[in-house]
Amino acid sequence: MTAVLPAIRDFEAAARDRLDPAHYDYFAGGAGDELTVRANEAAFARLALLPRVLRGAGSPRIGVTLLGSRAAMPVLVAPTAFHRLADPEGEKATARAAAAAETIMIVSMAATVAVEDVAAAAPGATLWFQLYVQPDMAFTEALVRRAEKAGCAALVVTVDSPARGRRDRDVRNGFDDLPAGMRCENLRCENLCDGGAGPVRPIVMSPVISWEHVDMLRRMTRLPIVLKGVTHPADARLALDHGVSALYVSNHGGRQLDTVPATVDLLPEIVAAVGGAVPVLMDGGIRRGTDVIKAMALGASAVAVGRPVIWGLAAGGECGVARVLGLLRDEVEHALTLCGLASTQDLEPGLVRRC
Ligand SMILES: Cc1cc2nc3c(=O)[nH]c(=O)nc-3n(C[C@H](O)[C@H](O)[C@H](O)COP(=O)(O)O)c2cc1C
Ligand SMILES: CC(C)CC(=O)C(=O)O
Repeated sequence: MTAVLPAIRDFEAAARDRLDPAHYDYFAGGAGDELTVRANEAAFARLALLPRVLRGAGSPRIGVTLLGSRAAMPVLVAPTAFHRLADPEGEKATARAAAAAETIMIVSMAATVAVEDVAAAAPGATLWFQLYVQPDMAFTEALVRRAEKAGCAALVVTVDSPARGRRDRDVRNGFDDLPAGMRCENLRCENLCDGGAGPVRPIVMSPVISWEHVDMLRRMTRLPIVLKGVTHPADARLALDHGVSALYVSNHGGRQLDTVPATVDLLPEIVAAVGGAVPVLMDGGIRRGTDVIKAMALGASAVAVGRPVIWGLAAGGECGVARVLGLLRDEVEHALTLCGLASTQDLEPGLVRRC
């Protein structure tokens, strides 16, 4: 990958050229008519930034500390499945790039490299583990213990998936399984040592999962629990009652329930409901440093990116992910400077106007 790719959308074009079309569609697509996929990005375009001048702010500071994990930039790697479809090194390449960028990678439960191998491939990486609570709680506990043992510093529990999203592109392409030789390695029974039948457990997305399961997890582990996929302010308040350590506003990049509003539009109400009690993270549609600034001005403690990382990985492996993360870091610093601010801590809602 030698071409100069000045924007995330250039990485997407490069990734599209390289990927099997069905795999590109899996990564890019979403549920139903993909209204929410498009809404996430469109909502950022409707927000304008109103900078201040002559503030003598100096060099911008953009590092954050989240639940005890330090990141040099407020952009995390969102959990995404199946990285080996994009590059043979898969999640190992992503983790090395995240470590080099000194940011946090949230490893998907549906990773194509086992979490222990991701950790071993990227010493010094700060990893969090994403979990879909499985109705079989003994199995869920086996996953939590593995994540703890691998050194993951937080548990990101995805709660927007009581059923799998209906994704027309995947149906049209007949994409319903990984190619031969690739598996969800965290679900391999020999890795789990749980004596489960068959070589790989399926990921169950179950409508029986409830707040009771969050309570069970809370008792099961000392890791901080981040609840991912909260969009309703009433759920944000309930989450606080159930002792979560952080909220993560997400509509799963538009891949679960279509027609859910854009996440950046939901953010202010959730931030108000939380009232500063815990950090609020968000993802969905972030493609520019200015998007990061807008989300943080509206109260996000940090943001995460899903597809941009996949585009980097498909376009250029570890180096491609490093360039995507570097591009976002540079854009955040640049936008902050142009806003007349010294630190992301100084971001506030008055900087953002709806247009
Ligand atoms: C290809 C793909 C796979 C994903 N896999 C997971 C997953 O395994 N677990 C999860 O909680 N979210 C998953 N997500 C959702 C992301 O964590 C994130 O919410 C979303 O990608 C953010 O939107 P963005 O892609 O516009 O940045 C996935 C998203 C994509 C695009
Ligand atoms: C394999 C799936 C569980 C990953 C996912 O959450 C997604 O594709 O959005």
